[in-house]
Amino acid sequence: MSFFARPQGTSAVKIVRPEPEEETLPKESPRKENQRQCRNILIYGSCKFQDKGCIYYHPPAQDDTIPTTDTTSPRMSNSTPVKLSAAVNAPVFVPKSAVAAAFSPPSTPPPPSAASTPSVQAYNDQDQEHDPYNPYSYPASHDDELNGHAGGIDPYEASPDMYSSGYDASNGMDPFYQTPQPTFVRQPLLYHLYTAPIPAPFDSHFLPSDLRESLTQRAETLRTYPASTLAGLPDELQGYHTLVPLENTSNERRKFGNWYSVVYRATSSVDGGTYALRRVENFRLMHQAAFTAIETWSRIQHPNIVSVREAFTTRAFNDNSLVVAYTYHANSLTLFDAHLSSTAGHKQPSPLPERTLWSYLIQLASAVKAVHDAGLAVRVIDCTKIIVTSKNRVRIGSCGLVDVLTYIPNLSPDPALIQHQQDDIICLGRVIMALATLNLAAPSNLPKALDTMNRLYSAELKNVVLWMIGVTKTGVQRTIAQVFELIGSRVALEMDEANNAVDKLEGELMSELENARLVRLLCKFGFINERPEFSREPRWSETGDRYIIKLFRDYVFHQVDEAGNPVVNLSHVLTCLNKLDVGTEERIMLVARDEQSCLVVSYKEVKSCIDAAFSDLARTSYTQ
Ligand SMILES: Nc1ncnc2c1ncn2[C@@H]1O[C@H](COP(=O)(O)OP(=O)(O)OP(=O)(O)O)[C@@H](O)[C@H]1O
Repeated sequence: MSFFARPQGTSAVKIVRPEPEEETLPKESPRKENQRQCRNILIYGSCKFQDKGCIYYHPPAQDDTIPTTDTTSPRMSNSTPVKLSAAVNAPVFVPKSAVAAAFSPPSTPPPPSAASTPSVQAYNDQDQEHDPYNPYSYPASHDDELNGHAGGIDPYEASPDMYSSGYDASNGMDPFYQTPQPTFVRQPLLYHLYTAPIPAPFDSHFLPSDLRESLTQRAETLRTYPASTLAGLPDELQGYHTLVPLENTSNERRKFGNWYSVVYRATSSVDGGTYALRRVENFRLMHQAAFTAIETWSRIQHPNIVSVREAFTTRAFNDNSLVVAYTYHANSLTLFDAHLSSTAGHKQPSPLPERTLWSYLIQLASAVKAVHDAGLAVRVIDCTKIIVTSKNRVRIGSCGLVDVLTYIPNLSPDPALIQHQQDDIICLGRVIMALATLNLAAPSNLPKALDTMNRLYSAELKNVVLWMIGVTKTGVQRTIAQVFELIGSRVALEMDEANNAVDKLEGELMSELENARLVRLLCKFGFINERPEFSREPRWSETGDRYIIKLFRDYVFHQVDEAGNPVVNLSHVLTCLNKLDVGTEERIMLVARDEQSCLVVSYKEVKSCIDAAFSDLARTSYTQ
């Protein structure tokens, strides 16, 4: 008969089966010759059928002391004898090493050896001899019986492969860390199939599929490396390694000014981060002072500018190369590739919504303003140098490079700065016109471009673009501040959109926060449940206050339906864990596995029980 001790100070209502008329303590009987010890005593600490017909030997309580050795106890240093309590209800814990040492393939049964401890040995012997009543085991399936596992599922049972293939016990080192990793060809992942469909009411607990897919793809890009260093690329470059070109250099190449340039993705050995390196081929730096502008650029941190990290020259490519390192934005596309190229995505480019054009214009104008305010000019506003890093988010890349390439010594401040800043505004107008007409060369055929813009977009957008490219008033100096005066009303709308986007992402973050709460709870469960040292602790026995945790775990994860089939219901798990985390007053009925007794308890009580058990564990771990 099982009892549940009420946790101290709890309001749990104990419901128990009526007591038999007279329940006496089992009497010990003398051991007959060759009589085997009852397995229930070893596993559960007691046998229900002692003195009720069980034919096996039941030792007196003081004989329950079993020696433990370093090979069976997870506490390797404390090899003190452990007393079996009266209500042990967890299987004998067999550490990996002991099982690995004692294990031999099934065809050659293991000879008794010093490696197998008395407790393990006794357990194995009895396993083969008889199948005693086990109130805590799951009913074995027919297959299990055929396979000789009539005693139910043993969570500690070691499969031969599990230990022989994954872990080399001979030297205690995992082979994963010893040998070079083999090269795997990765199959493209179907991100939308990454997890099983989520039950509809619980969608809100997870990231929306498109966002999750895009973030996962980015993470995958960041973690995918070529099997070996690509031909012609250096192994190491001023603290960067694992270079991967981001563009195809075998096709027809466009020049960056008078030079050819290539962009690589590389990993920094200094901070482990990933960076985009733009290399200008065959460039000999004549004046170290040319790097002064890079210092100024590296101080500009703006949401619409790809941050500049550093610049250096190198001969690692067997030429004189100039390299500028930028923040890497995984899976980004240039504006040209995203909207104007017909080959990307194998479809004809389609006109952009006006809202997107305004958004691009405002973001880029804001970047230009930040640069002009810092006393610099961008000088690279071009559809092939602006990258789209996430939905409708644009950043100007390759900043600072032109300043180094066109450096003229002893010319500070640059007398051409004002002109360069004027050019920035013109270039920005041209980029918007190219995007509106889906034609990079549109500004050179103005009447046709204006005609297209008239048809597709508002006069307001067209007039702003015309003003920027300087058609309205020639010879008049324009500033980026004036651009903002023109587009002020649109800036307010853009700000609203940006705030809405922040709210939406914050909402997503909240749902992830919920998930994090649940993960923390599950981690606590993992730490607490099935600890071998608890199996002999009275507090964890059927009469101990912490038995609640075991029963609650069964209630959440191990429910079965009327036919005995497992109930796998994510909604039930999420609901229970959320209520547990909050510690609601709602009461639930926890039923013992033998269905002979049950306990009505609130989530609040389960929570305090779990917290107390976890604090005990944590305290012991800190003090060690
Ligand atoms: N900071 C960055 N982070 C991630 N990817 C980048 C970054 N800068 C550039 N790229 C990517 O590198 C690739 C090459 O960039 P690049 O500016 O050379 O464009 P391009 O279209 O090849 O222009 P060009 O033909 O003039 O060289 C593009 O796919 C671009 O998205």
